[in-house]
Amino acid sequence: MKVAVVGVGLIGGSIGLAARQRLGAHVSGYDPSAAARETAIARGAVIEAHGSVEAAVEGADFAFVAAPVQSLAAMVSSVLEVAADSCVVTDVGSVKRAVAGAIEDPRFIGGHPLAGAETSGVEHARADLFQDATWYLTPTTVTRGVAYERLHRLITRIGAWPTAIEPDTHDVVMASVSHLPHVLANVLVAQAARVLSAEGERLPATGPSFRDVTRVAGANSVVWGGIYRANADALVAAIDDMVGRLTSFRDQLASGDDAGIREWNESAREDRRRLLESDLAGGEVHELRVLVPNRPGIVAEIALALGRATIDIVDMGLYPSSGSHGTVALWIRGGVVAEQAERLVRDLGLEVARA
Ligand SMILES: NC(=O)c1ccc[n+]([C@@H]2O[C@H](COP(=O)([O-])OP(=O)(O)OC[C@H]3O[C@@H](n4cnc5c(N)ncnc54)[C@H](O)[C@@H]3O)[C@@H](O)[C@H]2O)c1
Ligand SMILES: O=C(O)C(=O)C[C@]1(C(=O)O)C=C[C@@H](O)C=C1
Repeated sequence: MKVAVVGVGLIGGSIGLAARQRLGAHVSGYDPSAAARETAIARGAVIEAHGSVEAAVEGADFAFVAAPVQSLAAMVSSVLEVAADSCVVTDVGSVKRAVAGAIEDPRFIGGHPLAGAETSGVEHARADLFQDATWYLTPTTVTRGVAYERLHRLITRIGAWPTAIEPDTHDVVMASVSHLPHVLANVLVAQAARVLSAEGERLPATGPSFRDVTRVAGANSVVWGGIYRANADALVAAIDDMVGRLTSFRDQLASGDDAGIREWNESAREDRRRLLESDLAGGEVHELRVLVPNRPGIVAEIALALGRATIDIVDMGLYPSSGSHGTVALWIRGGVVAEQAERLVRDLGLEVARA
Protein backbone atom coordinates (compact mmCIF):
# COMPACT_ATOMS: atom_id res chain seq x y z
CA MET A 1 0.00 0.00 0.00
CA LYS A 2 1.29 3.47 -0.86
CA VAL A 3 0.28 6.47 1.25
CA ALA A 4 1.12 10.03 0.16
CA VAL A 5 1.31 12.81 2.73
CA VAL A 6 1.06 16.37 1.40
CA GLY A 7 2.43 18.68 4.11
CA VAL A 8 4.80 16.73 6.34
CA GLY A 9 4.43 18.59 9.64
CA LEU A 10 3.16 17.46 13.04
CA ILE A 11 -0.03 15.84 11.70
CA GLY A 12 1.25 14.74 8.26
CA GLY A 13 4.41 13.33 9.85
CA SER A 14 2.37 11.47 12.48
CA ILE A 15 0.20 9.95 9.72
CA GLY A 16 3.39 8.89 7.92
CA LEU A 17 4.86 7.28 11.05
CA ALA A 18 1.58 5.52 11.90
CA ALA A 19 1.09 4.27 8.31
CA ARG A 20 4.64 2.92 8.19
CA GLN A 21 4.75 1.36 11.65
CA ARG A 22 1.18 0.03 11.89
CA LEU A 23 0.33 -0.78 8.27
CA GLY A 24 3.76 -1.36 6.76
CA ALA A 25 2.83 1.23 4.11
CA HIS A 26 5.25 2.81 1.68
CA VAL A 27 4.94 6.51 2.55
CA SER A 28 5.94 9.35 0.25
CA GLY A 29 5.74 13.01 1.17
CA TYR A 30 5.49 16.46 -0.38
CA ASP A 31 6.38 19.62 1.51
CA PRO A 32 7.34 23.07 0.15
CA SER A 33 9.95 23.33 2.93
CA ALA A 34 13.25 21.57 2.17
CA ALA A 35 14.01 21.46 5.91
CA ALA A 36 10.69 19.68 6.61
CA ARG A 37 11.43 17.17 3.83
CA GLU A 38 14.86 16.44 5.28
CA THR A 39 13.59 16.03 8.83
CA ALA A 40 10.72 13.83 7.63
CA ILE A 41 13.21 11.42 6.06
CA ALA A 42 15.50 11.54 9.11
CA ARG A 43 12.57 10.81 11.48
CA GLY A 44 11.36 7.96 9.24
CA ALA A 45 7.97 9.63 8.69
CA VAL A 46 8.37 9.18 4.92
CA ILE A 47 10.56 6.99 2.74
CA GLU A 48 10.60 9.44 -0.17
CA ALA A 49 10.27 13.22 0.12
CA HIS A 50 9.51 15.39 -2.91
CA GLY A 51 9.30 19.06 -3.81
CA SER A 52 6.55 18.25 -6.32
CA VAL A 53 3.00 17.10 -5.49
CA GLU A 54 2.83 14.97 -8.64
CA ALA A 55 5.93 12.95 -7.72
CA ALA A 56 4.69 12.37 -4.16
CA VAL A 57 1.18 11.28 -5.19
CA GLU A 58 2.21 9.06 -8.11
CA GLY A 59 0.87 5.52 -7.60
CA ALA A 60 -0.64 6.37 -4.17
CA ASP A 61 -3.64 4.44 -2.84
CA PHE A 62 -4.35 7.18 -0.28
CA ALA A 63 -3.35 10.85 -0.16
CA PHE A 64 -3.62 12.86 3.09
CA VAL A 65 -3.40 16.63 2.67
CA ALA A 66 -2.01 18.03 5.94
CA ALA A 67 -1.18 21.65 5.03
CA PRO A 68 -2.37 24.69 7.03
CA VAL A 69 -6.14 25.28 6.63
CA GLN A 70 -5.75 28.33 4.35
CA SER A 71 -3.89 26.19 1.74
CA LEU A 72 -6.10 23.10 1.92
CA ALA A 73 -8.63 23.71 -0.86
CA ALA A 74 -5.87 24.56 -3.38
CA MET A 75 -3.69 21.63 -2.30
CA VAL A 76 -6.57 19.12 -2.38
CA SER A 77 -7.39 20.31 -5.94
CA SER A 78 -3.74 19.87 -7.00
CA VAL A 79 -3.68 16.37 -5.53
CA LEU A 80 -6.95 15.38 -7.25
CA GLU A 81 -5.55 16.58 -10.58
CA VAL A 82 -2.67 14.11 -10.44
CA ALA A 83 -4.06 11.26 -8.29
CA ALA A 84 -5.19 7.99 -9.86
CA ASP A 85 -8.91 7.25 -10.22
CA SER A 86 -8.59 4.62 -7.47
CA CYS A 87 -6.77 6.92 -5.01
CA VAL A 88 -8.72 8.04 -1.92
CA VAL A 89 -7.97 11.69 -1.16
CA THR A 90 -8.61 13.31 2.23
CA ASP A 91 -7.44 16.26 4.32
CA VAL A 92 -6.91 16.78 8.06
CA GLY A 93 -7.98 20.42 8.43
CA SER A 94 -9.39 21.65 11.74
CA VAL A 95 -12.15 23.56 9.89
CA LYS A 96 -14.26 21.73 7.32
CA ARG A 97 -16.66 24.09 5.50
CA ALA A 98 -14.16 25.84 3.20
CA VAL A 99 -12.73 22.62 1.76
CA ALA A 100 -16.12 20.87 1.63
CA GLY A 101 -17.59 23.80 -0.31
CA ALA A 102 -14.71 23.92 -2.81
CA ILE A 103 -14.28 20.25 -3.71
CA GLU A 104 -16.73 17.91 -5.39
CA ASP A 105 -15.04 14.68 -6.39
CA PRO A 106 -16.08 11.05 -5.73
CA ARG A 107 -12.52 10.27 -4.52
CA PHE A 108 -12.48 13.01 -1.87
CA ILE A 109 -13.69 12.83 1.75
CA GLY A 110 -12.89 15.67 4.15
CA GLY A 111 -11.36 14.60 7.45
CA HIS A 112 -10.14 15.88 10.82
CA PRO A 113 -8.36 13.86 13.52
CA LEU A 114 -9.33 15.19 16.94
CA ALA A 115 -5.79 14.77 18.21
CA GLY A 116 -2.73 16.94 18.12
CA ALA A 117 -0.42 19.01 20.25
CA GLU A 118 0.65 22.55 20.99
CA THR A 119 3.88 21.87 19.08
CA SER A 120 4.39 21.89 15.32
CA GLY A 121 6.65 20.35 12.73
CA VAL A 122 7.58 16.78 11.86
CA GLU A 123 10.21 16.76 14.62
CA HIS A 124 7.29 16.40 17.09
CA ALA A 125 5.39 13.76 15.05
CA ARG A 126 4.36 10.54 16.85
CA ALA A 127 3.11 7.22 15.51
CA ASP A 128 0.62 6.91 18.41
CA LEU A 129 -0.82 10.42 18.12
CA PHE A 130 -4.19 9.16 16.85
CA GLN A 131 -4.63 6.22 19.22
CA ASP A 132 -8.27 6.18 20.43
CA ALA A 133 -8.95 9.62 18.96
CA THR A 134 -12.15 10.53 17.17
CA TRP A 135 -11.41 11.15 13.48
CA TYR A 136 -14.19 13.17 11.82
CA LEU A 137 -15.08 12.44 8.19
CA THR A 138 -17.33 14.59 5.98
CA PRO A 139 -18.59 12.40 3.10
CA THR A 140 -20.99 13.98 0.59
CA THR A 141 -23.62 12.84 -1.87
CA VAL A 142 -20.92 12.39 -4.55
CA THR A 143 -18.54 10.37 -2.33
CA ARG A 144 -17.88 6.90 -3.69
CA GLY A 145 -18.96 4.30 -1.09
CA VAL A 146 -15.86 2.20 -1.63
CA ALA A 147 -13.63 5.24 -1.01
CA TYR A 148 -15.40 5.89 2.30
CA GLU A 149 -15.08 2.25 3.33
CA ARG A 150 -11.34 2.14 2.51
CA LEU A 151 -10.60 5.36 4.38
CA HIS A 152 -12.71 4.24 7.36
CA ARG A 153 -10.72 1.02 7.55
CA LEU A 154 -7.32 2.72 7.24
CA ILE A 155 -8.14 5.19 10.01
CA THR A 156 -9.32 2.36 12.26
CA ARG A 157 -6.07 0.53 11.61
CA ILE A 158 -4.01 3.48 12.77
CA GLY A 159 -5.94 3.39 16.05
CA ALA A 160 -8.56 6.13 15.65
CA TRP A 161 -12.39 6.15 15.58
CA PRO A 162 -13.86 7.49 12.32
CA THR A 163 -17.15 9.39 12.79
CA ALA A 164 -19.16 11.00 9.99
CA ILE A 165 -20.37 14.56 10.48
CA GLU A 166 -21.69 17.47 8.36
CA PRO A 167 -19.12 20.26 7.82
CA ASP A 168 -21.42 22.96 9.33
CA THR A 169 -22.03 20.97 12.51
CA HIS A 170 -18.34 20.12 12.76
CA ASP A 171 -17.26 23.77 12.57
CA VAL A 172 -19.83 24.98 15.12
CA VAL A 173 -18.83 22.24 17.58
CA MET A 174 -15.09 22.82 17.06
CA ALA A 175 -15.56 26.56 17.66
CA SER A 176 -16.59 25.73 21.24
CA VAL A 177 -14.51 22.65 22.08
CA SER A 178 -11.22 23.45 20.34
CA HIS A 179 -10.92 26.96 18.89
CA LEU A 180 -12.42 28.86 21.85
CA PRO A 181 -10.18 27.01 24.37
CA HIS A 182 -7.15 28.13 22.33
CA VAL A 183 -8.41 31.73 22.36
CA LEU A 184 -9.03 31.56 26.12
CA ALA A 185 -5.55 30.13 26.75
CA ASN A 186 -4.05 33.12 24.92
CA VAL A 187 -6.24 35.57 26.85
CA LEU A 188 -5.38 33.93 30.20
CA VAL A 189 -1.61 34.07 29.67
CA ALA A 190 -1.83 37.70 28.49
CA GLN A 191 -3.91 38.68 31.53
CA ALA A 192 -1.70 36.75 33.97
CA ALA A 193 1.52 38.14 32.52
CA ARG A 194 0.19 41.66 33.00
CA VAL A 195 -1.10 41.06 36.53
CA LEU A 196 2.03 39.23 37.67
CA SER A 197 4.39 41.88 36.33
CA ALA A 198 2.21 44.65 37.84
CA GLU A 199 2.41 42.86 41.21
CA GLY A 200 6.19 42.51 40.80
CA GLU A 201 6.01 38.65 40.75
CA ARG A 202 8.39 36.69 38.60
CA LEU A 203 6.47 35.30 35.60
CA PRO A 204 6.75 31.56 36.43
CA ALA A 205 4.75 31.97 39.65
CA THR A 206 1.73 30.03 38.38
CA GLY A 207 0.09 26.87 39.72
CA PRO A 208 -0.84 23.56 38.06
CA SER A 209 -4.42 24.60 37.21
CA PHE A 210 -3.09 27.58 35.26
CA ARG A 211 -0.60 25.36 33.44
CA ASP A 212 -3.37 22.86 32.55
CA VAL A 213 -5.69 25.44 31.01
CA THR A 214 -2.96 27.35 29.17
CA ARG A 215 -0.98 24.46 27.67
CA VAL A 216 -2.00 25.43 24.14
CA ALA A 217 -1.42 29.21 24.47
CA GLY A 218 0.53 30.65 21.55
CA ALA A 219 0.43 27.44 19.46
CA ASN A 220 1.79 27.69 15.87
CA SER A 221 0.65 31.10 14.49
CA VAL A 222 0.40 30.04 10.82
CA VAL A 223 -1.80 27.05 11.65
CA TRP A 224 -3.95 28.77 14.30
CA GLY A 225 -4.25 32.08 12.43
CA GLY A 226 -5.68 30.05 9.53
CA ILE A 227 -8.08 28.12 11.79
CA TYR A 228 -9.44 31.26 13.51
CA ARG A 229 -9.99 33.03 10.16
CA ALA A 230 -11.57 30.02 8.45
CA ASN A 231 -14.04 29.52 11.33
CA ALA A 232 -14.46 33.20 12.20
CA ASP A 233 -18.30 33.30 12.17
CA ALA A 234 -18.72 30.25 14.43
CA LEU A 235 -15.87 31.40 16.69
CA VAL A 236 -17.32 34.91 17.03
CA ALA A 237 -20.64 33.34 18.09
CA ALA A 238 -18.84 31.10 20.62
CA ILE A 239 -16.94 34.10 22.03
CA ASP A 240 -20.21 36.08 22.36
CA ASP A 241 -21.76 33.15 24.22
CA MET A 242 -18.70 32.97 26.50
CA VAL A 243 -18.82 36.72 27.21
CA GLY A 244 -22.51 36.34 28.16
CA ARG A 245 -21.69 33.47 30.54
CA LEU A 246 -18.82 35.39 32.13
CA THR A 247 -21.00 38.46 32.55
CA SER A 248 -23.75 36.42 34.15
CA PHE A 249 -21.32 34.87 36.66
CA ARG A 250 -19.73 38.26 37.26
CA ASP A 251 -23.17 39.67 38.16
CA GLN A 252 -23.91 36.79 40.55
CA LEU A 253 -20.56 37.37 42.21
CA ALA A 254 -20.93 41.14 42.42
CA SER A 255 -24.39 40.82 43.99
CA GLY A 256 -23.22 38.13 46.47
CA ASP A 257 -25.69 35.51 45.15
CA ASP A 258 -24.34 32.53 47.16
CA ALA A 259 -27.06 30.08 46.09
CA GLY A 260 -26.64 31.06 42.43
CA ILE A 261 -22.86 30.60 42.59
CA ARG A 262 -23.24 27.14 44.19
CA GLU A 263 -25.80 26.06 41.58
CA TRP A 264 -23.60 27.37 38.75
CA ASN A 265 -20.62 25.35 40.03
CA GLU A 266 -22.71 22.18 40.58
CA SER A 267 -24.04 22.35 37.03
CA ALA A 268 -20.47 22.69 35.69
CA ARG A 269 -19.54 19.47 37.54
CA GLU A 270 -22.56 17.67 36.03
CA ASP A 271 -21.77 18.98 32.50
CA ARG A 272 -18.16 17.79 32.81
CA ARG A 273 -19.29 14.34 33.97
CA ARG A 274 -21.65 14.02 30.97
CA LEU A 275 -18.93 15.17 28.55
CA LEU A 276 -16.44 12.61 29.90
CA GLU A 277 -19.02 9.79 29.97
CA SER A 278 -19.84 10.23 26.30
CA ASP A 279 -16.27 9.08 25.55
CA LEU A 280 -16.67 5.79 27.41
CA ALA A 281 -19.29 3.83 25.45
CA GLY A 282 -18.49 0.10 25.62
CA GLY A 283 -20.05 -3.33 25.00
CA GLU A 284 -20.19 -6.20 22.58
CA VAL A 285 -19.99 -5.55 18.82
CA HIS A 286 -23.15 -6.23 16.70
CA GLU A 287 -23.32 -6.63 12.95
CA LEU A 288 -26.07 -5.00 10.88
CA ARG A 289 -26.46 -5.85 7.20
CA VAL A 290 -28.11 -3.15 5.10
CA LEU A 291 -29.47 -3.70 1.59
CA VAL A 292 -28.62 -0.56 -0.41
CA PRO A 293 -29.32 0.68 -3.94
CA ASN A 294 -26.16 1.00 -6.09
CA ARG A 295 -25.83 4.79 -6.17
CA PRO A 296 -23.14 7.27 -5.08
CA GLY A 297 -23.68 8.90 -1.73
CA ILE A 298 -25.61 6.06 -0.13
CA VAL A 299 -22.76 5.08 2.22
CA ALA A 300 -22.32 8.75 3.15
CA GLU A 301 -26.06 8.95 3.94
CA ILE A 302 -25.88 6.00 6.32
CA ALA A 303 -22.63 7.15 7.96
CA LEU A 304 -23.99 10.67 8.48
CA ALA A 305 -27.30 9.43 9.94
CA LEU A 306 -25.34 7.43 12.54
CA GLY A 307 -22.76 10.19 13.05
CA ARG A 308 -25.55 12.69 13.80
CA ALA A 309 -26.76 10.38 16.57
CA THR A 310 -23.11 10.10 17.78
CA ILE A 311 -23.06 6.38 16.95
CA ASP A 312 -19.57 5.15 15.99
CA ILE A 313 -19.22 2.52 13.27
CA VAL A 314 -16.51 0.22 14.66
CA ASP A 315 -15.96 -1.33 11.22
CA MET A 316 -17.73 -1.50 7.90
CA GLY A 317 -17.70 -3.71 4.80
CA LEU A 318 -19.16 -3.16 1.32
CA TYR A 319 -20.45 -6.05 -0.76
CA PRO A 320 -21.41 -4.63 -4.15
CA SER A 321 -23.27 -6.81 -6.64
CA SER A 322 -23.78 -6.52 -10.38
CA GLY A 323 -27.54 -5.98 -9.84
CA SER A 324 -29.31 -2.84 -8.67
CA HIS A 325 -28.49 -3.44 -4.97
CA GLY A 326 -25.51 -4.27 -2.78
CA THR A 327 -24.95 -4.83 0.94
CA VAL A 328 -23.27 -2.64 3.53
CA ALA A 329 -22.25 -4.41 6.74
CA LEU A 330 -21.89 -2.23 9.83
CA TRP A 331 -20.38 -3.25 13.15
CA ILE A 332 -21.73 -1.26 16.09
CA ARG A 333 -20.66 -1.46 19.75
CA GLY A 334 -23.37 -2.08 22.40
CA GLY A 335 -26.79 -3.77 22.06
CA VAL A 336 -28.89 -0.66 22.74
CA VAL A 337 -26.79 1.45 20.39
CA ALA A 338 -27.03 -1.23 17.66
CA GLU A 339 -30.84 -1.17 18.02
CA GLN A 340 -30.85 2.59 17.70
CA ALA A 341 -28.60 2.33 14.61
CA GLU A 342 -30.97 -0.24 13.10
CA ARG A 343 -33.94 2.14 13.57
CA LEU A 344 -32.05 5.08 12.06
CA VAL A 345 -31.05 3.06 8.99
CA ARG A 346 -34.64 1.84 8.56
CA ASP A 347 -35.81 5.47 8.76
CA LEU A 348 -33.71 6.10 5.65
CA GLY A 349 -36.02 3.65 3.87
CA LEU A 350 -33.43 0.84 3.80
CA GLU A 351 -33.82 -2.83 4.71
CA VAL A 352 -31.69 -3.96 7.67
CA ALA A 353 -31.00 -7.42 9.06
CA ARG A 354 -29.08 -8.46 12.18
CA ALA A 355 -26.33 -10.95 11.27
N1 LIG B 1 -1.80 20.81 15.39
C1 LIG B 1 -2.86 20.13 15.73
O1 LIG B 1 -3.07 19.85 16.91
C2 LIG B 1 -3.82 19.67 14.66
C3 LIG B 1 -4.72 18.65 14.96
C4 LIG B 1 -5.58 18.19 13.96
C5 LIG B 1 -5.54 18.77 12.70
N2 LIG B 1 -4.65 19.76 12.45
C6 LIG B 1 -4.61 20.30 11.09
O2 LIG B 1 -3.47 19.75 10.46
C7 LIG B 1 -2.97 20.63 9.47
C8 LIG B 1 -1.46 20.79 9.67
O3 LIG B 1 -1.20 21.25 10.97
P1 LIG B 1 0.12 20.84 11.73
O4 LIG B 1 -0.15 21.07 13.18
O5 LIG B 1 0.62 19.53 11.27
O6 LIG B 1 1.09 22.01 11.23
P2 LIG B 1 2.67 21.97 11.00
O7 LIG B 1 3.10 23.39 10.95
O8 LIG B 1 3.33 21.07 11.99
O9 LIG B 1 2.81 21.32 9.56
C9 LIG B 1 2.33 21.93 8.39
C10 LIG B 1 3.25 21.52 7.26
O10 LIG B 1 2.63 21.93 6.04
C11 LIG B 1 3.64 22.48 5.21
N3 LIG B 1 2.99 23.36 4.25
C12 LIG B 1 2.83 24.70 4.27
N4 LIG B 1 2.18 25.11 3.17
C13 LIG B 1 1.91 24.01 2.44
C14 LIG B 1 1.26 23.76 1.21
N5 LIG B 1 0.72 24.74 0.49
N6 LIG B 1 1.18 22.48 0.77
C15 LIG B 1 1.69 21.47 1.48
N7 LIG B 1 2.32 21.63 2.65
C16 LIG B 1 2.42 22.89 3.12
C17 LIG B 1 4.61 23.18 6.15
O11 LIG B 1 5.89 23.35 5.54
C18 LIG B 1 4.62 22.19 7.32
O12 LIG B 1 5.63 21.22 7.16
C19 LIG B 1 -3.77 21.92 9.60
O13 LIG B 1 -4.73 21.96 8.58
C20 LIG B 1 -4.43 21.80 10.97
O14 LIG B 1 -5.66 22.48 11.01
C21 LIG B 1 -3.77 20.22 13.39
O1 LIG C 1 -3.98 18.74 22.18
C1 LIG C 1 -3.71 19.80 21.65
O2 LIG C 1 -2.71 20.44 21.92
C2 LIG C 1 -4.59 20.34 20.60
O3 LIG C 1 -4.61 21.52 20.41
C3 LIG C 1 -5.32 19.39 19.76
C4 LIG C 1 -6.57 19.91 19.10
C5 LIG C 1 -7.60 20.33 20.15
O4 LIG C 1 -8.00 21.47 20.19
O5 LIG C 1 -8.00 19.46 20.92
C6 LIG C 1 -6.24 21.07 18.24
C7 LIG C 1 -6.66 21.23 16.99
C8 LIG C 1 -7.22 20.13 16.25
O6 LIG C 1 -7.89 20.47 15.16
C9 LIG C 1 -7.59 18.98 17.01
C10 LIG C 1 -7.14 18.82 18.28
